[in-house]
Amino acid sequence: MSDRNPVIVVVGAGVAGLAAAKKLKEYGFNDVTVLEASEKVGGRVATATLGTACVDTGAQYIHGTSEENPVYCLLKKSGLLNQIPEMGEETFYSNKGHKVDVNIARDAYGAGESMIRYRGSNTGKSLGEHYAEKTQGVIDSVQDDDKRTRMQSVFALVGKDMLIDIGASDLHRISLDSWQYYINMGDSLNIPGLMFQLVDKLLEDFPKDRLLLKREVSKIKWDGSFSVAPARDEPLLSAHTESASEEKVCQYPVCIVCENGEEILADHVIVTISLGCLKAQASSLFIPSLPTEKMEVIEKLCFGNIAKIFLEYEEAFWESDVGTISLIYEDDIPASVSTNKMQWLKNMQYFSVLRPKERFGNVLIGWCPGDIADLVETMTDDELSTAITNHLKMFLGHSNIPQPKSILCTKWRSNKFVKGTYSFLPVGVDGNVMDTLAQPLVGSQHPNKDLQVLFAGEATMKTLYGTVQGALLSGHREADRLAAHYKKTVAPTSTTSVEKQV
Ligand SMILES: Cc1cc2nc3c(=O)[nH]c(=O)nc-3n(C[C@H](O)[C@H](O)[C@H](O)COP(=O)(O)OP(=O)(O)OC[C@H]3O[C@@H](n4cnc5c(N)ncnc54)[C@H](O)[C@@H]3O)c2cc1C
Repeated sequence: MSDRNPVIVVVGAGVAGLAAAKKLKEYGFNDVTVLEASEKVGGRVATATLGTACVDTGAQYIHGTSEENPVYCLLKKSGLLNQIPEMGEETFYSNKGHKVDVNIARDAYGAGESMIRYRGSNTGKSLGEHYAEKTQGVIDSVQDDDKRTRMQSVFALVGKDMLIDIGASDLHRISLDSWQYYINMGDSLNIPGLMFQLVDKLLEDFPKDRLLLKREVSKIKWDGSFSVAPARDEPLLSAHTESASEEKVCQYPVCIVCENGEEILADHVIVTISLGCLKAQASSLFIPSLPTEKMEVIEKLCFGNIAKIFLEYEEAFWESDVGTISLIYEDDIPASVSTNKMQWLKNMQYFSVLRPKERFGNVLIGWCPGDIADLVETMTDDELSTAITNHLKMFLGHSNIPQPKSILCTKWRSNKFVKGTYSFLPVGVDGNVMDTLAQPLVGSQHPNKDLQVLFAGEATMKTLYGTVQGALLSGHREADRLAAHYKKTVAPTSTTSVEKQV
């Protein structure tokens, strides 16, 4: 270990990258630079303007309203959660064009949820297989034909909603083991329009000149010996200075090359790019290549997609107390919950109302999972608008539902710097592989061998993948790892009890 200040570069200014950078500063590391490919910070915590409102195109639920959840704590502490609007009432409609009794639907929905939210371990089995068996047991015990049909169709709806939670296209492709290591941090809280405040909080006190936007990293050369003149106040360094005198030359084991040609030398780089980007780029991004076992994990893990389609109306056609509109197909069965691109609208079964109206206007969000999300990303606003309007007319049973005045469909799969929404475990893959993804790389050449390349991001957290808090805690984990390496003893302010477990 050299005695100069370590130079640390963080790749990606999503929640993981910003949390790592903030915590490194708290530990007293003063040479930390964040490189972000896009022109905005936040990554998958993102907003867009719809009408006069600012809506969340990425995360909008806090998954866990307990003190264990650092995202909840941070937002609560800053007073942002004091005025969360009521969720509103659930409503259910059938494809026969009538409203379904909410108590009956809710009871069946609750029963379905308790069967699908399995938290044991069984790597060989799929969630679909498990859910089909469990629901069949319940359905078989029901004598009344109508009741049986109703239960089946609601159980199928639960399965489809689960596909949105996971971002997948087929329950039979998802590992039943998915939540074996998961930390349950409590109920979810919908915080429309507020999640981006987390990004602002993470950026507080971080020097603006150390956050470089539009810096797409194209190569990470590690296990090398790259040199540059040491005296500098500038955040970033340029290329090699072979002519510099011997005693002034510092050697760095890592060289990060940006698409614009800039080269940045570092002792450590924390890579936080999404699993989707790793899948597309890992084989060319790292020189030397990543170890085979890490490449295998990147290949094995799945990176799903969801689409959020924001529909803004002149007037609401739903009652003012409505929070969600769920659409039930009476012929649906839970045994084969999967999507079918040819019938993509069949997977537009869940709409939520953006509340409160005073803040967002009359806006519905239509949600769809997996390959249907991939498909709708390619459709025009007019195509979506017409198809969804006809769909809603059929279920709600009234022909005067208007076309939305504006529409906004998220495009996470086509986003070059994300390539999907979140990770999930396919059948046969154990969550422990995420630990392999999180393993730092150790070099062999340079005296600073250890921790040359570190990895953070939601996909590296078997206990919380797919969540904002997972991303945040993965960033903290890597900052802690470097702090331990340099024997930094100052206790950071942001440690929570869960961090000690991850
Ligand atoms: C539609 C949607 C809804 C979601 N809903 C929820 C929710 O309600 N609750 C919840 O807890 N979680 C939710 N999530 C998941 C949550 O948003 C993510 O788990 C989390 O934000 C991931 O953060 P990250 O830092 O790991 O990755 P990212 O946010 O992907 O950050 C990685 C950053 O790296 C940058 N980057 C990529 N390539 C390069 C490169 N070559 N060079 C430099 N920079 C690069 C990217 O631009 C990005 O800013 C949702 C996600 C999506 C997309």
